[in-house]
Amino acid sequence: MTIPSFVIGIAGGTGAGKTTVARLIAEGVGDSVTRIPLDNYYEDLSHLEFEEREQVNYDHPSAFEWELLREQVSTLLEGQPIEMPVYDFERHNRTDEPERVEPTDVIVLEGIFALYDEDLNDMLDLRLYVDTDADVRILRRIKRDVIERGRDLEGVIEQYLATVKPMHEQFVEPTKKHADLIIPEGANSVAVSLLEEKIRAEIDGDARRDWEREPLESPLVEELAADPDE
Ligand SMILES: Nc1ncnc2c1ncn2[C@@H]1O[C@H](COP(=O)(O)OP(=O)(O)O)[C@@H](O)[C@H]1O
Ligand SMILES: Nc1ccn([C@@H]2O[C@H](COP(=O)(O)O)[C@@H](O)[C@H]2O)c(=O)n1
Repeated sequence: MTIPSFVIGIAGGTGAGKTTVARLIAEGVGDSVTRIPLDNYYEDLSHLEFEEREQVNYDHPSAFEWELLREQVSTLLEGQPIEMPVYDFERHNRTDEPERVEPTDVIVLEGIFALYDEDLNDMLDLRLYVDTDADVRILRRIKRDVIERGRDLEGVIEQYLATVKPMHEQFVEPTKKHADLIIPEGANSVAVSLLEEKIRAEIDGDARRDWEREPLESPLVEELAADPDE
């Protein structure tokens, strides 16, 4: 059983490069890193028709199932596996098949609202905000949504102006104040390699701390542990 020792949150606007940063870190560090995309925790909308699901405001905090996310992150932190929902952007809904996720040393929670919820913020050891200009983000998003998420140009622009931009300004951008570090433009190689270094140090440090926790038997330790008044 692995009890995660380091939990990172990566927030930022749509198209900022959060997923790319998280993916690069996971690839660089290896199997010790588990990625939890917040998108997987969009509410289950199976009760709605496709046309109704298309109209939902996916950039408001209420679009997410926070209770399930909190519960599953806590479960991982206790060293237990979870059945993580998997999101399908083309259907605007979860798939029928959740994915089993085993806890690892490092958990990376990534999404527009990764720094939004107070309880989750308390569970994070390192809070990152990827800060990329809005024009760059929308250009990246158009390309990605058309190629990977089954959208057309008109739809992406309409959604951006109606909900994505105003919700970003109202709810996402203000979470920057919770960040420990701000990463400009996303996947810049200096930031990614510094993060990899930090994560490796945390993993190694934890291994060392485990070793150091072994009971030490020396007169000095016993002396230090003794009640000073005795
Ligand atoms: N530093 C970068 N330079 C150029 N393109 C990038 C960069 N980071 C991400 N992208 C591209 O922009 C799109 C959005 O990036 P992604 O990581 O999915 O952003 P987010 O998760 O913040 O929405 C993707 O197609 C990705 O390949
Ligand atoms: N059915 C959905 C659900 C979400 N979105 C958009 O995804 C964005 C968040 O994901 P990023 O990878 O871009 O951070 C968010 O801005 C939603 O508008 C969607 O288009 N359709």
